[in-house]
Amino acid sequence: MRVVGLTGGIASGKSTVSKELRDGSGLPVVDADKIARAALRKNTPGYRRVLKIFGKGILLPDGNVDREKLGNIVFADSSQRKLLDRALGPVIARTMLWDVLKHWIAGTPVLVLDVPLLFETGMDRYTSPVVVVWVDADTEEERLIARDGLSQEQARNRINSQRSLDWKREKADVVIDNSGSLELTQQQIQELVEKITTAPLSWKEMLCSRNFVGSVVAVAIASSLCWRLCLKRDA
Ligand SMILES: CC(C)(COP(=O)(O)OP(=O)(O)OC[C@H]1O[C@@H](n2cnc3c(N)ncnc32)[C@H](O)[C@@H]1O)[C@@H](O)C(=O)NCCC(=O)NCCS
Ligand SMILES: Nc1ncnc2c1ncn2[C@@H]1O[C@H](COP(=O)(O)OP(=O)(O)OP(=O)(O)O)[C@@H](O)[C@H]1O
Repeated sequence: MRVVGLTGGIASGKSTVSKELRDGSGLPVVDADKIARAALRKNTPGYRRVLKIFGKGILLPDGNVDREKLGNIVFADSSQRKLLDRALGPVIARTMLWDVLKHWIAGTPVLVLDVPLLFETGMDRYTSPVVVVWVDADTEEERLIARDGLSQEQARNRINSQRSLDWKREKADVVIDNSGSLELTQQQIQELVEKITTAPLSWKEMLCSRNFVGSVVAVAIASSLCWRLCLKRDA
């Protein structure tokens, strides 16, 4: 299975690109933001861990987490953000790993992991190619403010809580420049789809392929059975 890493900055257009990959090209996508949202749902283990750290002050009257309030706390103070990351990170990682495994067992040929913190968590080591959705800094700030109705300070806090987009761009295998129109982005997505669905598998991808691992396991089981039979016959 080819596992493609999709990342970028906050509001750089990851969801726009991953929606197109999923709905337009039929590629399965594991969405880390969606998993993170589920991990914070009321009365889940993640919710309880977060509540223990931040207290009931982050709750809405109905008992759900006030995401805006929690966001304002963690994006303004990196030590608070690290506490949140430590509480939710393992839950998110476990669910993602399980989702990837399910796709591997089902024989999915190409899987996209949409992970905002792909580099920050070191997950980029397990994905190839790594695709960075890039926009220039002014456009990123403008789109974030327009989408979420944030002040400039709130937007800057959120942007600064991640590695810079230019840093991520340097580390990318493929860059999608989303600073222009959606049509221009669309063309780049088509090129990406062509690349990830037709390029030959690397030796690492082959070693991790379901057929290869299946064959190794089958050979191991068969040899162990033969070995036991031989031992029994000799005894
Ligand atoms: C702080 C929370 C409650 C704010 O919720 P809100 O609805 O305002 O934002 P949303 O979840 O849609 O995230 C928007 C974007 O913020 C950025 N972001 C989210 N969490 C983090 C973080 N811990 N560090 C840096 N950037 C982050 C990502 O680019 C993400 O795409 C929420 O982001 C959260 O629970 N974050 C911790 C979980 C996490 O690490 N998510 C990222 C998955 S890799
Ligand atoms: N090429 C584009 N032209 C104009 N607007 C765009 C373009 N691409 C994305 N947008 C808009 O910019 C905003 C951010 O895009 P999107 O939600 O896809 O970013 P994201 O990287 O997934 O954000 P987050 O990190 O918060 O999850 C959205 O309102 C989206 O509609």
